[in-house]
Amino acid sequence: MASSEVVVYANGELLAAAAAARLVTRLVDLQAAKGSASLVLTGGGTGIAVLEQLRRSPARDAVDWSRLDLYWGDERFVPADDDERNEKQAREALLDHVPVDPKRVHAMAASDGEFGDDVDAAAAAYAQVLADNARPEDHGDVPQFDICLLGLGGEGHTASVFPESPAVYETERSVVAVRNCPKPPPTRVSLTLPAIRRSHDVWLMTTGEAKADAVALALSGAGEVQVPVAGARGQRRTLWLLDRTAASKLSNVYQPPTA
Ligand SMILES: O=C1O[C@H](COP(=O)(O)O)[C@@H](O)[C@H](O)[C@H]1O
Repeated sequence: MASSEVVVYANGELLAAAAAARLVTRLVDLQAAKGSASLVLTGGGTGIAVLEQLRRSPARDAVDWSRLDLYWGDERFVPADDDERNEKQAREALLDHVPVDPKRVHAMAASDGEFGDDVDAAAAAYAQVLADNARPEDHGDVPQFDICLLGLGGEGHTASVFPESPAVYETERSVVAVRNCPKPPPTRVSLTLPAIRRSHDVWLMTTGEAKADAVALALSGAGEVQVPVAGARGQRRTLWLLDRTAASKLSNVYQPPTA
């Protein structure tokens, strides 16, 4: 498992633009090397800002969107047209504006979808989607995602794995139903930490003073039960992309000049 690298940006807007540029470069390189790529999307303010920056970038056309498998790290279990839904936000920010292959956009079920309000069935169905898309070279029933984008909460959650919650103790399943989340909406579907750790690259992206304690704890060896984001690591690379305020409680990191 890779040790963590940290890059600090002067502000959130720069972070989002730079992460979008980094994504284009990495996806193009992956597609050139092996023909296609896989990307796990995140909800949250920073994750969606990155997708918006990607939409605005002329370089986005360098990506072959038709040869990209898209997954989600977590989803709020609400109706499909609810503004809280991570999929809806990602579609509005980017996916409705680029020629993705609908068969390769693997969204989690909504609460008015085929499983109705049965969040356990929705989670089990997404685990099956992952298993169906795993190739022999993945050596398991979860794809080895090329890049997994994640955000984090001030209390240390990532995806919808919250501190001390049942999800953080999960070691077998790749996807779980999550209930009683401290952050609304309360019912969600989430990849588990073991599924996230199947990723080659994990990019943790966040901004703001409210995230500074969680960032500092995760990077100083906190346990994943108390600080789940500490358990989000990539096989090849774990990259933290932070703005100055989110990085304000870290020592020994390069601080960029004020923009
Ligand atoms: O609810 C969620 O929150 C986190 C962080 O979101 P932020 O707006 O505080 O940056 C996000 O990573 C997760 O995907 C989302 O469902």
